[in-house]
Amino acid sequence: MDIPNELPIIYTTKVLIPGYILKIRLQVANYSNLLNYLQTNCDSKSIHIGIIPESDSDKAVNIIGTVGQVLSIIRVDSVPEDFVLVTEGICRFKLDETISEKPLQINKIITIENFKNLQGNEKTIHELHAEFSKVVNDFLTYSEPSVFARDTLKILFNKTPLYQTVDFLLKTFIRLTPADAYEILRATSLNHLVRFVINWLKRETINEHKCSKSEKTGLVPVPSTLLNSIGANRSIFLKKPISQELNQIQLAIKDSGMPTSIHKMIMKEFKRLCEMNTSNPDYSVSINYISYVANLPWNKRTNETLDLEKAKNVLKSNHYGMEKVKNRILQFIAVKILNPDRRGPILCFIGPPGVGKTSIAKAIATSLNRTFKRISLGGINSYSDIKGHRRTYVGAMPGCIIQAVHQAKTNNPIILLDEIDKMYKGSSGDPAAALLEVLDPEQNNSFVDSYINLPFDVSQVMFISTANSAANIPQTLRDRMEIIYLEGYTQEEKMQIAEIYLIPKILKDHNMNELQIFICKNTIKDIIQKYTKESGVRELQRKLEVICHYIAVDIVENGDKIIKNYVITPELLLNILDSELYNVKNALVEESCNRIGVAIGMAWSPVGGKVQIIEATKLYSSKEKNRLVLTGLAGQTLKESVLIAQHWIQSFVKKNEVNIDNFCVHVHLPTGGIPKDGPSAGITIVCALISLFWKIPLRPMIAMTGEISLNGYVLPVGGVKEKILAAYNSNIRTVIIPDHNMKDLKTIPNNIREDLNIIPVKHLEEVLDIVIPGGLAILKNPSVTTMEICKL
Ligand SMILES: Nc1ncnc2c1ncn2[C@@H]1O[C@H](COP(=O)(O)OP(=O)(O)OP(=O)(O)O)[C@@H](O)[C@H]1O
Repeated sequence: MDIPNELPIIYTTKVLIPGYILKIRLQVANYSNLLNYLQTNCDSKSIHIGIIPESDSDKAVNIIGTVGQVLSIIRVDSVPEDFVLVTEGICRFKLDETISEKPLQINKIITIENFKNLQGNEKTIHELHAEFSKVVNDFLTYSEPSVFARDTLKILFNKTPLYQTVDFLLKTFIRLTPADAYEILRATSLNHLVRFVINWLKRETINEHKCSKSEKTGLVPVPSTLLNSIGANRSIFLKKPISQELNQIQLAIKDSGMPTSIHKMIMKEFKRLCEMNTSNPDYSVSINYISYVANLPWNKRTNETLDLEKAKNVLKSNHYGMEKVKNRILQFIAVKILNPDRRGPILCFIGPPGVGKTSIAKAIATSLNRTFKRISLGGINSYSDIKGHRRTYVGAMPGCIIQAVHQAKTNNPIILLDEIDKMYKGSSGDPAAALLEVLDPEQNNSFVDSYINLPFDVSQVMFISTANSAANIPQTLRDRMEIIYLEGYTQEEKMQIAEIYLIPKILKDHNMNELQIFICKNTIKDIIQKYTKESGVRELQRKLEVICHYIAVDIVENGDKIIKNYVITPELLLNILDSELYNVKNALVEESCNRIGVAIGMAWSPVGGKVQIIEATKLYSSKEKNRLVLTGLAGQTLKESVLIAQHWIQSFVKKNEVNIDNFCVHVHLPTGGIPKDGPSAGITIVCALISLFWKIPLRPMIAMTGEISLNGYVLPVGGVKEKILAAYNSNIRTVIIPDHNMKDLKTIPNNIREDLNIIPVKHLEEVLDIVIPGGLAILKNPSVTTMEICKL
């Protein structure tokens, strides 16, 4: 390369040495002349400048610098304006006489031998070579290079001049500080250079520096032609040996069966990991990530059993009733047999607690021979709980979907999204929005969890969700699922479940048998009626377990002496469970009978049906005309129902001339500690208010439910089965329901239906005709006195 013997000179804090690249940042204002020079010469093949360490600027003689070839000039958009010179060190020079000081310092230079040509005393070089090999060996042992790197170094030692080995080590391993770079620049013999490298290696073997070369000196080695000439890749020399841990991960990646495109990305990450220092904080993040991804079941699946008979038996042996769910699963299996590629439905079981939503999902997994994982969504309030956190966050984790698949170890498990109605939107995103992506059959074959950050196919997973109430599931999510409602059980059904399923299961769990303990039918009936108040059977199961715990103590204490047969009678039950919790007769219902302003309603809540009394009183007040007070933790819809009832009565009154003005009306819903809402109390509120204003107690023991319109029409309501069962269990035998709800009676067992007088109604006047003694005619004829009415 032709190097001019006159060069513009600059002084820099960083030291450039031949074979390295250095970026020098300069201010346009101070170096405008240099910039002009570079711009005017930019057409020439190569531009050279002399770069001298700033510490030498005061020196008069023996100033050594480096000829830098300008590779590029970059303008930096900053204030004050800067530019960056990217220069490559070509050779060293000695500064000679000054040609000009201004506008730009130009000096004559004398190039001096390159390091390659440095000579040294033969004898000393020989000794140094021996020492050098030893120190290099120590250093390599310490930094544990790969076998390949060690072998290549051996070749270098044997076949190349000492300078090239030194050069290679300098550029590959040695992290130069500015002082080191200055020392190398001024090296006058090969001995000097080798001595420097030996000292550095000794120092490094004891104490490894943490900072990188470029951070300390700004120097980046120029890719070595030496290495290219022997066809080796320099990065190989930086490789650490693969530890056992990394080896295992590599094997896991190989065995994971991940798609080729993903395999490529993970291998890239793995290579980066292999080159990382174990003390680097990113090391553990990266190792966790790669092993997590490698252990995902990319192509591991269980062989699904599509056998209708087996499925029927499994479902029957685990659960009583639940015909809707069982039939749906059998249909699913039949369709799969005909077309194995068809995607299955996303089922959503909605019903009160303890009716078997979770356990039937488990039984479905057994019948299909799929693994089962349950995700509890109750309380989840952020997007990242479902979709994971980005790996850049401290403590980042995958979302619950990928975690469940990871734990299932198969890519076709049944994942139960339990309590999907209990998620809520928090400040960090809406989890329902994330679930949409998971449940969308169009998207879920490439579901991207933020932590994994790779597409994973969850389309083979069968998702089943459960909820207590459909109202709390976002509409968009509801659209993606096939909803199956599970109703509460009647007393007879609970008896069957207890005898056939719960008791054998509990006895087995306690290592007891049916010969040891016999629980009488009446005892089970008493538990259901007097110790539990639920739509499902969870509490019943718990009470049966308490019986086993009680007997267990006796067996352990006396088992060796006598073998007893325990018969659990209702009397013994009193000893075991203490006094009854609930009265079979609902006292509140009985007390409400024959009272003015009181009506019996039927309510539904996510935990089942119940009888809801509604009370109304009025206070004369000339000031507070038509004021309405509502208590009992009523929700907005219930408040509106009361207003509708009041206004309908006002229009009804106009026709029937009863004074309802000048009163403050107070409507109360007892058990005031429990929040209540919904429109279905409409007809009950009207009946209570009519009873109040006409001063007529309603016919006793009639429960009712139905929404009302402003014109007095009775509209359909939900949860009819639960409501009717609750009324039945409170000894009520006459119930009024909207005519539109008659279709819902199919689900009520025949024996209960036959025992009940279920009256369908279309209009409020029909309701009043039933509940008012004497019928609607009495209301329309105010001349009949209350006393007379009560006699009717
Ligand atoms: N029809 C049934 N036949 C047999 N056992 C039943 C039936 N229904 C419920 N069970 C039993 O009742 C217990 C509670 O059921 P499970 O936990 O599945 O209720 P759940 O509907 O999921 O309740 P939650 O809404 O509180 O999660 C289980 O032990 C289950 O086996």
